[in-house]
Order: sequence, then C-alpha cells, then structure tokens
Amino acid sequence: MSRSAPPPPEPAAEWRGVEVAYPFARRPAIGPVDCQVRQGERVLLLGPSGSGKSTLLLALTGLIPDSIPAEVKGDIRLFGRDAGSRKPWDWARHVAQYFQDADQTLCGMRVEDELAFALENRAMPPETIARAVTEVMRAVGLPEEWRQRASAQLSGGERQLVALAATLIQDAPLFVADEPTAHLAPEAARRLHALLTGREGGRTVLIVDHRLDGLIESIDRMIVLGRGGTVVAEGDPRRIFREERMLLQSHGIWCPASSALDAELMRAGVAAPIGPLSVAEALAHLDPESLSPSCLDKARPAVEAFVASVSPPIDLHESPMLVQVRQAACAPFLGPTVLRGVDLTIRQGEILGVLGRNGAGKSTLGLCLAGLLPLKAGTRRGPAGGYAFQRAENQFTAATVHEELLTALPARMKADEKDRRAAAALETWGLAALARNHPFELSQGQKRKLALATLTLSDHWPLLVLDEPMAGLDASGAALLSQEILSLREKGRTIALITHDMDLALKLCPRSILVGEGGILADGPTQELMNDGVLMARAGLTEPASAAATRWLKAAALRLGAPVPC
Ligand SMILES: Nc1ncnc2c1ncn2[C@@H]1O[C@H](COP(=O)(O)OP(=O)(O)OP(=O)(O)O)[C@@H](O)[C@H]1O
Ligand SMILES: Nc1ncnc2c1ncn2[C@@H]1O[C@H](COP(=O)(O)OP(=O)(O)OP(=O)(O)O)[C@@H](O)[C@H]1O
Repeated sequence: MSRSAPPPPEPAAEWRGVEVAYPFARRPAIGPVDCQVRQGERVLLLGPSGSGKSTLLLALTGLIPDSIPAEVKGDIRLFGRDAGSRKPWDWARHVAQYFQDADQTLCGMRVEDELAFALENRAMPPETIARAVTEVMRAVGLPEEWRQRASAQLSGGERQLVALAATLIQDAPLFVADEPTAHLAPEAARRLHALLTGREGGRTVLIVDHRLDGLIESIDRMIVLGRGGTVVAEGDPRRIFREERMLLQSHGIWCPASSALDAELMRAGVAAPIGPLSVAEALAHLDPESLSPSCLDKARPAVEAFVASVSPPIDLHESPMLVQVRQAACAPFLGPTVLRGVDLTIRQGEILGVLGRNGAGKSTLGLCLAGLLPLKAGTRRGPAGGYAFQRAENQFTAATVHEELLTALPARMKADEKDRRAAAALETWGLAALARNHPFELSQGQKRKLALATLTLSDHWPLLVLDEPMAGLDASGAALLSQEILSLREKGRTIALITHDMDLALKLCPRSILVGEGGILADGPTQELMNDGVLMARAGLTEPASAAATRWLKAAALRLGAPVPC
C-alpha cells in the first residue's frame, strides 16, 4: 500500500484578492494582490515608493484597518488562519513586525525597557528577560553598557538598531521587516541582513528593503509590486534581475549594482551563465589571470562602461570658502561633546560627502555646519544653511502637501507665482496626485520626496546639508535627487551630503570626510579614501559595490600590458 505524501504546510502568510483603499482616496492603494510567503522562506518584497509595500504588511496582522482606517477586501491568512479572526496583538507570538519608522516602534525610556517590553508582556521571569536582552544586544551589535541609555538620545541609526533588536527579541516564527537597514552604516547593515536572513531557527522572513547589495544573495524569492499596487513579477532574484530588469526600471525600482554590470556583459556576449547577485559574482568567470586576451578585450569595455557610470565627477577648481570651522567641538542638543578639534573648510559650489559609522557624529556635525547647533568650542564662519532632516517628517509644518511646499517660498512672492512654482515641484517629484493629502499620510519615500522638494525649492540657503536623503527613496526618486543635487551645484549652491551609500558618495562627491574616533578621521578625494581599505575599516565603512569591478579593470590592464586605470 503506497503512503501518500503529507500535505505541504500552510503558507506563513497569504494574500488572496486583497485590495486596500484609504479613506477619500480616488483608487485603492493596493490590489487586487495575490501572493504568499511559504514557511521557512526568505522573501524580499520590492516596489517603488507608494506602491503599497507597507500597506500590504500592515494589513497582514490587521493593523490596517484596526489602527489605521482603510477598507480591506479579499482574504488574508496567517499560518492558514483568517488574519481578521484575531486582533493584531493576538498575532504577536506568530509575527514580529518591524515598522519602517523606528520611532514608531520605540516607546520605552531606556534601551533596556525597550527591549524587555515584549517579553514582559508575556510575563516571562526577569532573569530570562535579562538574558534575552543581553543576547539580542550582542547579536545586533549594541554595546552592553547601553542598557541604561535613554533611547531618545540615540542617533538615527542607533535608534533603528534598538527598534530592530526589540522586534528580534520576540523570536516569532514569522519576521516581517519594513526597510530595516535604511539608516544603518554599511557594516551594521551587512550584520543585520545576515542576522535576519540566517537559516538558524528556520524563521520565515518577509523583508522590504531598497538596499539590495549584500541582501539578495540570501533571498529565496522576490515579490515585486508595480506602481499600480499589483504584483508585476515574482520568483528567483537571479532570474528577475537579469530578465525583468527593464520592467523593474520602468517602475522606478532599484536593481543591484551587479545587475547593471551583468547587462553590460550580456551586451558584450561574455555574461555569467546565470544572473549574478554581486559584482564579484558577475566577474568570477572572467579571471584576468586565466582568460584569453580576445575574451578580455571583449569584457573590458563592458566593465569600463559600468565603472564610468559609478565614477566620481571631475573635481572643481579651488573656489572661495563658504563655511569654515576651526578647532570646533560639537555636541548633540543637550548631549555630551562627541567631536573635538574639527577643522573643516567647505568651498562654494562643492558637494562634500560626510561618511562614518552609526553614532560617529555626522548629524551633529551637519547641524553645526548649518549653524543650527552652536559649537561647544572653536569658531564657525559662514552663512547659515538649510537642513534636510534624517527623519523627513521632522520638517513638516503644514496641513497639505501643497501648503508644505509654499512654506519654502518668500512671504513677499505673489500668490500665483508661488502656486506656479509649487505646482512645478509637485510635477517634478511625482507628488501632484497627493497635493491635497496631509504630509503624514504619505508613504515614507513620498515624505522624503516632499521634504527634499521643499528644501530645494527655496533659494534662501547657499549651503544645504542633506542628512541621508536617499534613505527610503526608490530608484527613480534617487535619480531625481542626484540630478537635483548636480543642478543645484551648477547654480553655485553648496551641498554637504551625509550618506551611508558608498556608491552614491563615489558618484556625486569629488571630496569626502570620514567622521570617526571623536573627530574627522580623513578629508580628501572620495575615490582615494575608498581605495584605502585600512582607513575605511577604521571608519566602520565598506568599499562600494563597484570596487570589485575597478580591481578587475586594473588586473585586466596589467595582463594586457595596457595603461593601468587609477
Ligand atoms: N494613512 C494613509 N492615509 C491615506 N493614504 C495613505 C496612508 N498611508 C499610505 N497612503 C497612501 O497609500 C499608498 C501606498 O503607501 P505605502 O506606504 O504602502 O507605500 P510603500 O510602497 O510602502 O512606499 P515607500 O517605499 O515610499 O515606503 C501611497 O500612495 C500613500 O500615499
Ligand atoms: N540628544 C542626545 N543626547 C545625548 N547623546 C546623543 C543625543 N543625540 C545623539 N547622541 C549621541 O551622539 C553621538 C552622535 O550622534 P549623531 O546623530 O550625530 O550620529 P550620526 O553619525 O549622525 O549617526 P547615524 O548614522 O546613526 O545617524 C551618538 O553616539 C549618539 O548616541
């Protein structure tokens, strides 16, 4: 007698014909959506800003419509059960959810309270909770002595780490994370990605992230939402990034650096047999030591084209000084001095990269450079600057998107001129359909766009400090911002760009500073800094994704006896 195979386990999460419509919206934010996450799978949910990724996740445990009003149609199932049959908090043991905005997760006074909260709600013994807190802090890289620190007095990235630890400690079989690494420095993001997608414990993971390099290697499957809030692609990351690249780009979705290189190598007829997930993997079969010169000749222009697309711009001539700080000591608002002996000159019309690990003091320095925080010691010369905050909504003061833009324009400007300028900005940033919405109703990427549109609309500031402006932006938003930064520079404006994106710094900033060890660790051409592995490691940074391609070009040139690129 043949025994029939046991039925497959129920999917961890499943959406069938799901539509979600927010009140007064002209059309549903998502739907109809049909997709699932199988138990034990690690799934990446991709989509442009506003495509409904957060909406899909919030509807999963019923937070929409329980806490956020919206009409939900269709069938949502968690581990085979109707998700709506329980209250959101009744799912807490099954689903641990990390929200896109860390500040929405944090509710305790101290780091320890924050982390213990979920386990205290389960009435666990204090010793067990204390042990779990120690373990999770170690796992995410939070120092033990931070247990008593006030969570409100942490940097943006540090708060994100605490919020992630508070979610991980719940040890639920399904972990859902909405952009968990948006504010993390490269090293911390890598550790977190490894932790989230690790096989231990057989946890199921559903993750939304725009930062793909280093993550996609450990993803089993992707679900891609398009601009209309429906699924436009689903399957193996290798296949999707190779075969559906044009589709992803048409929806303004990020593709990893490896996919751009793969496309160049495909055109040259020397691509890897299967779609690569990293730049190193894209080049693994093209080892300059063993490759024939004819094959090297074919591959070289393709790799060169890729490297040129991510290379630093030509440096400016020496221009007059705009802002200068000498022997400056900088402290966060009501906080201790974190940077000492800072000597820095920013020249008019330059784009300066400000790089460093989480908590290094980049935002504190940025606020001092803009004149928004007084120095504790030393001198600052130069005009005040405009500041795009790390958390976009910290900037919003108006009741609608349109009115928010108007705040950037001078009071004496005629009303119809103001409206014309605001309408042009809405169009440029793709926010026209949301003009009457409250800024807080926007998706995270849309909020970022509004904050940047408002800041760049004003002609008032000769210096703009942009604090992680790309965090949460989709590929089309990021491309727009890059263009905007370059055109501001053309108009003589000066920009300090605080970023965790090494490829972006390399592409936009001829010069960068590395902030670390209580001061400025290094100041020089971005390319040179990034070539110095020891220095980058000291600053807690990793090389850009494109670095492996630059090394390959050098090795290929040596082998062919051609001039070695610098
Ligand atoms: N509370 C709300 N009220 C009204 N509209 C909302 C609300 N929350 C989100 N929306 C709208 O629903 C759409 C989907 O938003 P959602 O936050 O799910 O997108 P997303 O894909 O997560 O975007 P992002 O990548 O920018 O975070 C957007 O157009 C947004 O403006
Ligand atoms: N209000 C505050 N009170 C006390 N300490 C603070 C306060 N705000 C920040 N800090 C501390 O000051 C240091 C510098 O913070 P800052 O926000 O400048 O770092 P950052 O480099 O911008 O970090 P991130 O990349 O995480 O945003 C951090 O160690 C942080 O914990």
